[in-house]
Amino acid sequence: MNVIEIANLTRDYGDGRGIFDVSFTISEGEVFGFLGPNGAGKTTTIRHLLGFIHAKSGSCSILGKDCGTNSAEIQKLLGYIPGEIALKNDMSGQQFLKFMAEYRGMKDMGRCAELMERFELNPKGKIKKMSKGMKQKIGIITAFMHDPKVLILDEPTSGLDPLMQNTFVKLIMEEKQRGKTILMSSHMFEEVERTSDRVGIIKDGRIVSISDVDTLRQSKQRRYCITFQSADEASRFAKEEFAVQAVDDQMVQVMIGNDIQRLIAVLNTYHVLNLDIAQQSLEDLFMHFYGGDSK
Ligand SMILES: Nc1ncnc2c1ncn2[C@@H]1O[C@H](COP(=O)(O)OP(=O)(O)OP(=O)(O)O)[C@@H](O)[C@H]1O
Repeated sequence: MNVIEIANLTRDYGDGRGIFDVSFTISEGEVFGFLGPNGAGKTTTIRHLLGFIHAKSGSCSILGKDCGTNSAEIQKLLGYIPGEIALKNDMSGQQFLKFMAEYRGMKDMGRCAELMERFELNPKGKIKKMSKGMKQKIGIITAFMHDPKVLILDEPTSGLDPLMQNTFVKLIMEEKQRGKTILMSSHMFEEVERTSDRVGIIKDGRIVSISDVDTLRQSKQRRYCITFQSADEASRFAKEEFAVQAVDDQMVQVMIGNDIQRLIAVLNTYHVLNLDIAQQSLEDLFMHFYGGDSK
């Protein structure tokens, strides 16, 4: 069953900005990673799902409810972390969490207390005096504390330190085990690779790729990073018929699929100082669409 459905969603802000013909679905229990550089259209897509902006053309729905006409109901039902968390600054963290619990009609604060402990949040001080990371933790706890079936997370780990990022990844993995449906936008490849079942890449407002993360992991493509004795050798090798990704002084990166034998034969005619091999990663896929070097 599809929990989230986006069909031909378009919002044209002019000058090529906005989102155009965005379509994808997320099925029950699936974690969908949403990647794209700054300004690609992730937040605009997500804001449609929350009903903050209405589709000019196309449609989106969550659990069969149209996001435009059922926004209040959907917002109560979901767990949502906005890209820029705006909290009530004059409240303490504790007051804010209580306020959100009352808004949702929550009786049991057990999950909230458990999450505060996990994320090592002391919610006592005023929100306006909290660091970015502390505010982000409040955003995370607010999104998860009512145990929602569907979570929409816009750059959820922004501002968190690496330990807390890891705590967050573990939480997502647990929620996935518990059958939650999650859409998560991120700039962190590793976090998306560890948690997501599928990944959608958006570029200039259009979806350019939707990939299955397991298939990507099993891909036979490997990135070979070869260091030659001299820059001359590196540039000579770069002219051989391989899928060269980058040349940097003595180092050449190539993507190799089934032609390892040919690579070995060719390398035999060069003086190689070092050879590193990495599996094709989400970052490679992303860079393929954005035209840059991943390393
Ligand atoms: N209200 C608005 N009015 C005009 N243009 C807008 C508006 N909101 C977003 N845009 C433009 O739409 C494009 C997509 O923006 P969006 O915030 O969705 O990107 P994003 O992928 O979330 O980026 P980031 O990673 O920086 O958060 C950008 O060019 C942005 O300037």
